[in-house]
Amino acid sequence: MKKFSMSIPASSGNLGPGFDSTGMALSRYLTLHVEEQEQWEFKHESPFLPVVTDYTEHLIYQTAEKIAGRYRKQLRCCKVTIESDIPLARGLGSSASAVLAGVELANQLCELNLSSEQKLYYGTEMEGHPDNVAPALYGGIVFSAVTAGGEIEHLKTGSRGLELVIFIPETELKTAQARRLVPDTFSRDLASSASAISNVMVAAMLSGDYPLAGRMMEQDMFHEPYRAEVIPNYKLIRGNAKKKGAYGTVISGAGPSMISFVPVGEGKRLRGMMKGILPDYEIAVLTIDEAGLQVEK
Ligand SMILES: Nc1ncnc2c1ncn2[C@@H]1O[C@H](COP(=O)(O)OP(=O)(O)OP(=O)(O)O)[C@@H](O)[C@H]1O
Ligand SMILES: N[C@@H](CCO)C(=O)O
Repeated sequence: MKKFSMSIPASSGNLGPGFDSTGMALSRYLTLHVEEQEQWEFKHESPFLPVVTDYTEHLIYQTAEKIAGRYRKQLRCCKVTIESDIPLARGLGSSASAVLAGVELANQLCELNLSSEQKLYYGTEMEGHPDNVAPALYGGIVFSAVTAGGEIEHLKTGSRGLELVIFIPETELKTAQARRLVPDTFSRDLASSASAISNVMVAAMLSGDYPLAGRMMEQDMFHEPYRAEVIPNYKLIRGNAKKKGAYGTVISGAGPSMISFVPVGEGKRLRGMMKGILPDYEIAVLTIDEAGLQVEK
């Protein structure tokens, strides 16, 4: 009888101009305890989980079923007990964590022996882009690109001295809805300026020049200008965080949360100063998760 647990971190996609490509793993987790039994059962033990009445409609089950089907295998029935402190549809990669949980569930139950690259590929296929799946899988900050041939190239880097402050509003914003606000095409001039900003942001992140990285994050031209109007308190949060010493503040993933990058040890101070301005927000001080997806047998 199989019995195992797994944990998958939250993640913040884009980091401004790294649209659909760059993301970091965060110190909040989706945790599954899995035990074989005679029928399927999903037990949710936290308020941060969706109401799902039929297990066949559960994103984790649907993903696992799809992966098993690729290998012409049948999933064994299980009881899956789930805990999570990742809020849904807030731009913290809840769906990417759930999709990876489904991939890993199939991997364990069907003994597929999937490589990390295969997990990244399947997770990206389900999510549509790798910016959340890659850091949730590998931990750290991950830059990834889907090539014209459909392969995924990626590079993981560590955090070295960064702390994150996340401003989480009460309202949800579904990624699918936020993606409809971004134009389908960009002119050559706009695309070259936007990717120049992204290049400098990435170079600055890799060399640990966080003041420059923060300035470039706030100059994004790929998605932030089109989404800003639906993000509550966008200018207020960015402006105040800057005045209070943040390197940079951007929309986390597709929003509506925003994320500030601050030096290690400065997060609590920024949270304290912003709490009075944003009384209805949850303001969380998080670190970068370096481990990614973990399985324990
Ligand atoms: N643990 C989970 N179990 C089942 N379904 C989940 C789970 N987590 C997320 N989902 C599904 O994913 C939806 C949220 O996905 P969505 O892509 O809109 O936002 P997000 O992943 O939280 O944010 P972003 O992609 O901007 O980082 C939820 O409404 C729910 O349907
Ligand atoms: N890169 C994605 C992140 C959310 O899944 C977006 O901005 O739509």
